[in-house]
Amino acid sequence: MGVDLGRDVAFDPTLDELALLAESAGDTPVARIVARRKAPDAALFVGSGKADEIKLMVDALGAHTVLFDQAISPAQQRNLERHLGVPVADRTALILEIFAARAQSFEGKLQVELARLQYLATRLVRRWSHLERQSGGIGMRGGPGERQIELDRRMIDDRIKSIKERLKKVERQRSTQRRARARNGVFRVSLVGYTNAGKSTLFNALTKARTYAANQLFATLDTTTRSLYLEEAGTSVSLSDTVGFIRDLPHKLVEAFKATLQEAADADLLLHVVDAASPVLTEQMEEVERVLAEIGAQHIPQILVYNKLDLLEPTQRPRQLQDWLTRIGGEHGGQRLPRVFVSAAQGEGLDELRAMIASLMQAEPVPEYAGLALDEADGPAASGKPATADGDDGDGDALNDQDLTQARTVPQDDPQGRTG
Ligand SMILES: Nc1nc2c(ncn2[C@@H]2O[C@H](COP(=O)(O)OP(=O)(O)OP(=O)(O)O)[C@@H](O)[C@H]2O)c(=O)[nH]1
Ligand SMILES: [Mg+2]
Repeated sequence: MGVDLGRDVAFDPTLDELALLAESAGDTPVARIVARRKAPDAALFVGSGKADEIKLMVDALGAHTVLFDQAISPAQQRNLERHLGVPVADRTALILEIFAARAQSFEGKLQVELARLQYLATRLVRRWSHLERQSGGIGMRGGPGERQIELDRRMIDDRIKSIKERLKKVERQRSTQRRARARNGVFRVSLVGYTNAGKSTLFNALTKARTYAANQLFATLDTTTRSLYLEEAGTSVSLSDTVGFIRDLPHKLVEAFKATLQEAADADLLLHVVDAASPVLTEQMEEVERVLAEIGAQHIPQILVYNKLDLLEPTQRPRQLQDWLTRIGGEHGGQRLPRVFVSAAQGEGLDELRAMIASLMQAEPVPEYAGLALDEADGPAASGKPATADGDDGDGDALNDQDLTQARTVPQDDPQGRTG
């Protein structure tokens, strides 16, 4: 269920994402309803006619929940549940539910509980002010409702405090470990990116580990760190896989996951994994940048890793590439980001990525590099203009020659059609 308030142009992708969230929570979406309104209705969020329509649909399809893409207030939720006769939840509640089901480590569980309590606490506050308004603000004082809420709030506050303290301890341990790695001179690389971009798949492909990767949102909640040997550099780096980002991630949730996200904030290099096949990749990349800024990681050097290349039609690749390279651009504090095109699932482009990490460890300033997709980009249908990061003529004049040799050690990267 989504309510189109008339300002969201990419509306279908957002409902797609809601459906994927529902599936990740173990539900099967049976219908989508879009309502068009200028503003949400105060009582029901949608109009009463629309609410009746939803009710009919719920009964006909035997739906057991109605999910809203936008945030609904506690009062709207109650009214809707009464009206529809089934539980009603919004996107944030759904994300919290997934997080709760997925958290495995002690730390992850603590973080999820903190996020849920904080969500609950804000709703209690709102419910309280709602009651207060109803009663003119004074009549309820000392009444049973208020006392109960006061009690609940105090319990929640105490619990929040105790979890925060325990999390602080975990954070201290983590930072000790991180400092130890830094002392040992280990170069720390972190995977970041939108949820479902393929971070864990890439992590597995690079380290040959078996981290849980699945077509689910937030398959990964805990941070895994492995050592990755880079032949090109003759040394190992530490590689961390971590929780994915999502649009409108509730601020409190980001805050709750600080300990986990700190792994990214302390990295020497970020691999920003992008689902190249996503119709909304620009929005997803912007969201990732926003979260990175929120955790203070926006200035860490980045490689843009365009993943799922195998899902793109070969004939689409050149145009899409040109598009990305010129438009999306990966402006990073005014600097262009190095980028590489891979298929983590099929193991394409990984050698280039490794070489790039190696050269970034050693070289300053960072080389620019436009990866393997250019093979296909040079097909007969293409303009014959391979896209480098600058959209220039493709002979890589943005790179200095040393970086070039280092970055291009791999045979399949020497495409038959590279017109330089
Ligand atoms: N076709 C294709 N699918 C891929 C590729 N890489 C990952 N996938 C699929 O994309 C889905 C998500 O992959 P994950 O590795 O779990 O993604 P993630 O970024 O770790 O996701 P979260 O942990 O949920 O944030 C899985 O179904 C993968 O099989 C790729 O290169 N090509
Ligand atoms: Mg993952």
